[in-house]
Amino acid sequence: MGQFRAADLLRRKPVGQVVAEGGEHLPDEGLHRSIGLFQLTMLGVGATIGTGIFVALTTAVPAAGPAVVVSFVIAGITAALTALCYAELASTIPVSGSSYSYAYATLGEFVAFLVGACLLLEYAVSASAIAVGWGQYLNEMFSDLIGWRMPDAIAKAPGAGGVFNLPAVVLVGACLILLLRGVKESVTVNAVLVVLKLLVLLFFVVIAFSGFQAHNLTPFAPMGVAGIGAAASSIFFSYIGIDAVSTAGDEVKDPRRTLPLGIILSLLIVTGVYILVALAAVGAQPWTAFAGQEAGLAVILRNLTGQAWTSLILCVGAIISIFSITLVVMYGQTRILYAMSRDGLLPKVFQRVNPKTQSPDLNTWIVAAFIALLAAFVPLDTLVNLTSMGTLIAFAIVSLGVILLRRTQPDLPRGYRVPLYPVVPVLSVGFCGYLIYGLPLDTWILFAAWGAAACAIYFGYSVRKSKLATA
Ligand SMILES: NC(=[NH2+])NCCC[C@H](N)C(=O)O
Repeated sequence: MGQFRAADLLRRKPVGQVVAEGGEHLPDEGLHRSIGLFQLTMLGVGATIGTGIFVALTTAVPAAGPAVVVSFVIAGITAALTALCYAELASTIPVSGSSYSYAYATLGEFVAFLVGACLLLEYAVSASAIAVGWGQYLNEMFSDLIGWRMPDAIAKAPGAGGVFNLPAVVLVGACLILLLRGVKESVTVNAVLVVLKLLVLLFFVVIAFSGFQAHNLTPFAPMGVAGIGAAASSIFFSYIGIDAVSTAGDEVKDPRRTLPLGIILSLLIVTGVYILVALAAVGAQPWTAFAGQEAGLAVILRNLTGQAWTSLILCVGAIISIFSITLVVMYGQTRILYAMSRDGLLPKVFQRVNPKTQSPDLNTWIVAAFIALLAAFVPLDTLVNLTSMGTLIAFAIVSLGVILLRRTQPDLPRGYRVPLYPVVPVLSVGFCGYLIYGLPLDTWILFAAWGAAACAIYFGYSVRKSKLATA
């Protein structure tokens, strides 16, 4: 243990040790390298397309107008740049644990801990946001099926005109039960769901394009460049998840080649689909019609066709596929906390595993309770923006990590190197900064409070209990 020294903040975990520990995060994970490029791409697309594209237009189009299509391109470029940086680190340090492990190996323990705190936004808080979006489509489905919808009081958070968001909590509870039973989404189930998601979005694109009216695209950018930037910041949420590809490091065949390819392929598919959806949507109704539209894509279809079944198909597809992403993201969160606890930075409760189901029970309960509380009482926009904030900071740190590792350990074998070094990591940091700048003030304030709480835990607990301190 010993005394606290400032140098402790910079202590790094040797890359070799990080890699060697890979695969022992949870007892049920072996080192079976069985995932190939196709499955990996499915994993990336599956972890990325969630609530985002189904709800983002409601706030993004009023901010940017039809130029929201440009915002999607900007957010997509940011995701691509950061994903390339991720790919280099993933191919150098091919382990689970994601940016937390990378930061531990490159920027030292303190930054790694802060990245862990950002990941809590990227996973837990995003799971809350996803659950809230799910509830919107559930309610829309009720409306299509039986002409009834839940009253706002039990379907919305206080800041959004309700009291308590029941559907979101029900979803989190269902995922909790599955996770406690040790259910993990299988690779096959994921692949089926990805196809379902893509089909549903394609269905939207085809019908919405049939009602395309060119005059809806004018004025193209009524809110100017600032509006396009602000919309890009809030849209970024929908691109989060591609880094999930790099968290599968342990189980991928030929990871140094497959990881970067999987990231890039997933991104191309996701960006293409998003831009098509956005273009079809802004062509189908005037940009002023988007504000406040809940379960927006379903409503657009019903308004356009006058047929409830079109909306119903979209709702059912969204409900099934968003259910699964909640499970995946909650699972990811428990695994990150597990890794931080194993390193001694968080209390041991996070690694206690139920011998029967092999799942970290208490960890899962804590995660689910946290996610359910946020989902019940915090409005969707706040959750979405806070998620983007945390993720963008973590991504910027990963990009810096690429530069740092090239300098400190130039000879480490790298299966993949970002092209045009150092342009790509520098641009990546720049784009992240631009999107962070576009987030609203209240998000900044919440994030500052979050950071302060993380520092309190680090200095009050982790700095003394760290494995690197006690080793
Ligand atoms: N860590 C994650 N994979 N979070 C999920 C992010 C949300 C996802 N991009 C969506 O549109 O709903």
